[in-house]
Amino acid sequence: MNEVKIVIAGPRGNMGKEAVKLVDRTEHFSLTAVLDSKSSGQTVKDIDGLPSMDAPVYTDLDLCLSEVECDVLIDLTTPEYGKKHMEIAFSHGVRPVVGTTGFSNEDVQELSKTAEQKGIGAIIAPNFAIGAVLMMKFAAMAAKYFPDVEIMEQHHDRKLDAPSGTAVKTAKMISEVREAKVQGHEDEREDMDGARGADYEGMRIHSIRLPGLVAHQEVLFGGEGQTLKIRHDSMNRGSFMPGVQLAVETVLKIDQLVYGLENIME
Ligand SMILES: NC(=O)C1=CN([C@@H]2O[C@H](COP(=O)(O)OP(=O)(O)OC[C@H]3O[C@@H](n4cnc5c(N)ncnc54)[C@H](OP(=O)(O)O)[C@@H]3O)[C@@H](O)[C@H]2O)C=CC1
Ligand SMILES: O=C(O)C1=N[C@H](C(=O)O)C[C@H](O)C1
Repeated sequence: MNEVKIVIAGPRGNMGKEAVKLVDRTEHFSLTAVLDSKSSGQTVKDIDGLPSMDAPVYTDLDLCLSEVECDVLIDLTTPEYGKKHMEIAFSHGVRPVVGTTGFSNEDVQELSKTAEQKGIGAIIAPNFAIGAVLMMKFAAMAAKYFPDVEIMEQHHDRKLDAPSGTAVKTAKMISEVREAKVQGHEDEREDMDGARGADYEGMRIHSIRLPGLVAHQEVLFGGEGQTLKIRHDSMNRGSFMPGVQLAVETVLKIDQLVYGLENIME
């Protein structure tokens, strides 16, 4: 495979750090710059916890993509910046691979339209862990037979968005096959706000945040006299990196936006 020139946005973050290490150890990947929210003018090796690499640090993506060669932008920041970064990448003909979560449906549709108009490949993956993608697919399979379902996601207590991108994507995949249904019963009430979780087309999503957790999700189904639980656990951020690598390699071969790793897994 030809060398893939990569810029990473969010290199100081939990995921950004792992992504820099992935690029460092992958022979056909090359890091041409990183985009940080501070400290432009330095190089990657000046950032604590990152490998000794000479790629420059920028704080302005537009400037960065004007000055360095880049095939793929990996964005692991916040939904607010992730969307702006994708738009800037498109304007430079650069293909975004985005793990950032918290985008609305409208955001994804808008970005999809831009990618299509420009004929540029892009991937937004709410979860890069192969096991998590299988969990979502298995949940969608089960929902055909068990329309009563609740999603319980658990994350570290520094997470910005709730529900998680994975939980929203799981609910979306389930809703595509599940017979529409409002669960529970008509007299059900919440004596405390939020007790029944968020409502996605009648399915409930519960978000737990605790120190010590990384990223975990359980999809619970209930039927007459039986329950079914489908669970995935990410114990560390290394779990996401094979999916990031797959997305970087795939985004070079497509000319539209793909939302979800399940759409590019063989
Ligand atoms: N798809 C997947 O598989 C996964 C997705 N995620 C998602 O990825 C995102 C990042 O997660 P995580 O690494 O845990 O979060 P962190 O908070 O650890 O990292 C986010 C980083 O983004 C930086 N940042 C924010 N704004 C900008 C900007 N404008 N330009 C450059 N950098 C910026 C922050 O820097 P500063 O603090 O200086 O502002 C911070 O270092 C989240 O949306 C999360 O939900 C997480 C894990 C897996
Ligand atoms: O913030 C995280 O940590 C994670 N975010 C993604 C999400 O919102 O689903 C993916 C994974 O769950 C870890």
